Amino acid sequence: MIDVRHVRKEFADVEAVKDVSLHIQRGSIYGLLGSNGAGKTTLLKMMAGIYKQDSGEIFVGGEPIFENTTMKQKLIFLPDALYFFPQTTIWQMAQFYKDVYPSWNEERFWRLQDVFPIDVHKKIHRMSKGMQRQAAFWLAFSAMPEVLILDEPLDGLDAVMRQKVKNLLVQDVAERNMTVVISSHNLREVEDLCDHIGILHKGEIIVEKELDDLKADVHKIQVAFRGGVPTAFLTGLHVVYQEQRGSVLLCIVRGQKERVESYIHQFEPVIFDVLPLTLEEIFVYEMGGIGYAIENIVV
Ligand SMILES: Nc1ncnc2c1ncn2[C@@H]1O[C@H](COP(=O)(O)OP(=O)(O)OP(=O)(O)O)[C@@H](O)[C@H]1O
Repeated sequence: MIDVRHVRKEFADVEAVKDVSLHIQRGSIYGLLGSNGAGKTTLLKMMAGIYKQDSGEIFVGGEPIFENTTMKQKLIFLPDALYFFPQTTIWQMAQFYKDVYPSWNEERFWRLQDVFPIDVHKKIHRMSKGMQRQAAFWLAFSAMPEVLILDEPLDGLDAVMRQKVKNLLVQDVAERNMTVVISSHNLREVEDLCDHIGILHKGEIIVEKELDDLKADVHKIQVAFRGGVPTAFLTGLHVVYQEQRGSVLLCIVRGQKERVESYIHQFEPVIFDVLPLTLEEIFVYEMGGIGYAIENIVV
């Protein structure tokens, strides 16, 4: 759905995005992670057709996005600093959205009143930061976009509202194959939502992974043997981290789960458990060499 090919963007004194390429499939939720100043907002604004790249190409739905009015009617970008017309209410903004987005769904707009408990006739600029963000989501979900690009979308929302918004996102992806791109500093915040993760560091994508592949391939194991760890034990495993805790050996290993398990059983351990890994652990252990970048997004 979104194809970014060798894209660069430079501002006066900084190369914000350097030769970035990525592909985001229709119906997926893509998490764009990175520390402050990594280039996330710049990249998202190019994907949304707001900034023009200096070089490279960006296609959304197979078409170049910049100045493409037809495609932009199917795409919504929610920036980190929200903008509404001065003095407007949610209802007035809804009239504007209705004109701009052909897929606007009036019935859904009124139904979503149950999710967002805000008076539609209240002036948006008088609302709290979190309520303004709710208003932005309310309008975006009612416009039924094919592509939703979100820059730090959950900032300012309370825990209950975060969950409601996440549920609506997942529902739209499942039911109408909406494509979502979410930028965040925080891996934990988006780990239950995204199916793909890209990590941007100093303008470059340093890691891009499908989460199911990642989770299927890394395991945390706990083993103990009568008489200590056999000498040959570790040689047949791809160990990325190990720690001895008394008589128990804790290891993070890579490889197919069944193969790892059958290998370990040969050594007849007295204790053997495969423990769940958080996404944070997977990134930190898997990407050891680039840990400096990962640390900032798993805080
Ligand atoms: N309009 C602009 N003019 C000049 N420099 C800019 C502009 N926008 C971004 N930059 C610079 O480009 C780099 C990337 O900024 P960007 O806002 O894309 O990062 P980010 O990953 O979104 O950061 P954050 O997480 O802090 O929001 C930074 O060095 C920033 O100072």
